[in-house]
Amino acid sequence: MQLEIKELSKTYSNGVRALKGVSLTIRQGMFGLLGPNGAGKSSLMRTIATLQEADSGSVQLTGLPEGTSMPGDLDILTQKDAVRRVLGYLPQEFGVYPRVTAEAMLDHIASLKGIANGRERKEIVQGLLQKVNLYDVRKKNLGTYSGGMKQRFGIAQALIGSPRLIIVDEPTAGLDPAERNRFHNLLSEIGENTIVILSTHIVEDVTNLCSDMAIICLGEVVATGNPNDLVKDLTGKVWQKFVEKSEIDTYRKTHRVISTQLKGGKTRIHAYSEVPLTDFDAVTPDLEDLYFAKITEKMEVTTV
Ligand SMILES: Nc1ncnc2c1ncn2[C@@H]1O[C@H](COP(=O)(O)OP(=O)(O)OP(=O)(O)O)[C@@H](O)[C@H]1O
Repeated sequence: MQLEIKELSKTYSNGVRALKGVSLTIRQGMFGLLGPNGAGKSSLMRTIATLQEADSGSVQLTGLPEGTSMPGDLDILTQKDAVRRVLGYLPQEFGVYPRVTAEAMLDHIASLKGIANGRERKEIVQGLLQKVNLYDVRKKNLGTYSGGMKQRFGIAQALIGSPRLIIVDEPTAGLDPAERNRFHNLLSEIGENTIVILSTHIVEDVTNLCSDMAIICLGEVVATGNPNDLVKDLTGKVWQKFVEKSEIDTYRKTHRVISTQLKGGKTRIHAYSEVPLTDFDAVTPDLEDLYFAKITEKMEVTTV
């Protein structure tokens, strides 16, 4: 089973070109979609989730196994109802009805998803509440839940009906480290035979969870592949130096500075160069370096 996105484009009515010919192949497992604010992540996620139209391009979900509601291949852009039967979606803005309990809400969503048998529904709902660790608070109104609890509830509703394609859009923004950890563990427990797309601007989420990834910027794919392989390609090309804050602008003029970070009162800069840089130390690159190298490259090309 895989998701094949080809040359997907979208321009909003205000003229913003949110997606410019995006092509990606997404296999089973956890796929990280990284990009800065406004990159086009949500536009892509909403299109795959059948919630908005693209102007051109195609999205196919191929190789759905026997036993699913529609075995074979699905055209996401035209077979919306069939796609919704195999889809679980946790949107970026996940509103909850504040005066409804988690248990009642999940039961309601399960019946909307077509699980008509009351006993079966109860079993599914109880199982999901246990899975996301909300069983003890299942009778509390959703309005009393913390941000992390709401996100775990969001995952529970996305998992109803054993979806084959799960989309989670920036799920950990605003969560404290403990809740983020809990959320990561939950995502990593989702079955191997599912495609999970995790859209985020938090590099660490992808480092911790994803076997495949893409970086998008200004509506275009600027890198895609296995995170370790992509980072390996940067070896020997990232250089570090500690400088005074006042010197940063000067370095930006003479070097391709990809990131700056305050460390113990000094500013650490990382610069990209294919040859060693005088007075800089070599560093072992990580995913954050890759992310910033790709984003800054794209921005420079666009603004020149
Ligand atoms: N409904 C809309 N109408 C007009 N422009 C839109 C609409 N939705 C998004 N945009 C614009 O399209 C571009 C891509 O937005 P999108 O929300 O897809 O990016 P994103 O990567 O999800 O960003 P963020 O991380 O900030 O959510 C942005 O410039 C945004 O302002």
